Amino acid sequence: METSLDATAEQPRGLWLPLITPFRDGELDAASLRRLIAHYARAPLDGLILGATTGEGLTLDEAELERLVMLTADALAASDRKLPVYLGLSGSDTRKLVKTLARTAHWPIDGVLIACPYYTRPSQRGLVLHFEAAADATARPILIYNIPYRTGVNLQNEAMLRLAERANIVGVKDCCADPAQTAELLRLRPPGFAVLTGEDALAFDALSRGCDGAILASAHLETEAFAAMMHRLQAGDRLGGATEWQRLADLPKLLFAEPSPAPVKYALWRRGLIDSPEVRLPMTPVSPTLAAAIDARMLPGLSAA
Ligand SMILES: O=C(O)C1=N[C@H](C(=O)O)C[C@H](O)C1
Repeated sequence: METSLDATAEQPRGLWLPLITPFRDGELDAASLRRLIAHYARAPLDGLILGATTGEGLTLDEAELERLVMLTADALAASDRKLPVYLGLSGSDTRKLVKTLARTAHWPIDGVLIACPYYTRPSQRGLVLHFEAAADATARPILIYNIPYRTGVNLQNEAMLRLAERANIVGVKDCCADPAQTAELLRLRPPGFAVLTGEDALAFDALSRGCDGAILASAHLETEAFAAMMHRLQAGDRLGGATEWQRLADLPKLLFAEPSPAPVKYALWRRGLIDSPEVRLPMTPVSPTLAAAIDARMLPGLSAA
């Protein structure tokens, strides 16, 4: 088992971007990916996640995932920005996940984001054994992704805290949708176990309550403002954070009005950052109504013309 090539990301914190995967005519679009990386390498981000929900990871085969990782590593090297990169590697078959972790051990990534196994609704014990098997199969940092409304199962705090004892399980992307569960986890977690919110619409509340950071598809747009909001809250300036949030709060509503990442991709395409808003089935492009609403939010002059 190989260790990470750049171990700067032991405990992920701050604002992380779950990068979209650009497609053109059904293929991974390398030119758009390079443009995106060059753009976000200049942004106030603390890390990138490839192939997560927003990155349509479930639609990428292993060759595409590898190409995505390699192109990103090259583009980051060209930009001279050291930004930790995690890769979404989820699945509902523990054995397959373990094999994938072994096969990808030499890829230039700093950690992996692993969602709870979906659809099969295992017990808490099954979930613990699944993540323990993953932790045994890699030396890389693992960020657990707890999102019951997508996977059908909630990793409860008792199980989470047990997993937090493992040296390379470094935190959770928390989308449990239960403020009491998150508050209890923040209170009971061991030092060094990071809690990052992945709920765009609730980012202000989660960061106000003490989350260590956020992983937000919405931060593809207005990245500076999302970072400013987080930095103000982390500095104890709640009013300043609230002022930033007031300018941002409508964005997650717009970008999640239809299944993500079609709205984000549409917005990035309109901004000229990617060459096509293409998504892969079963995702579908945004409706004309939502497209017009996004234009009105992003390009007010243009849409009024
Ligand atoms: O890409 C992700 O992973 C994200 N997941 C959340 C989701 O699944 O809805 C939202 C977050 O903005 C990014």
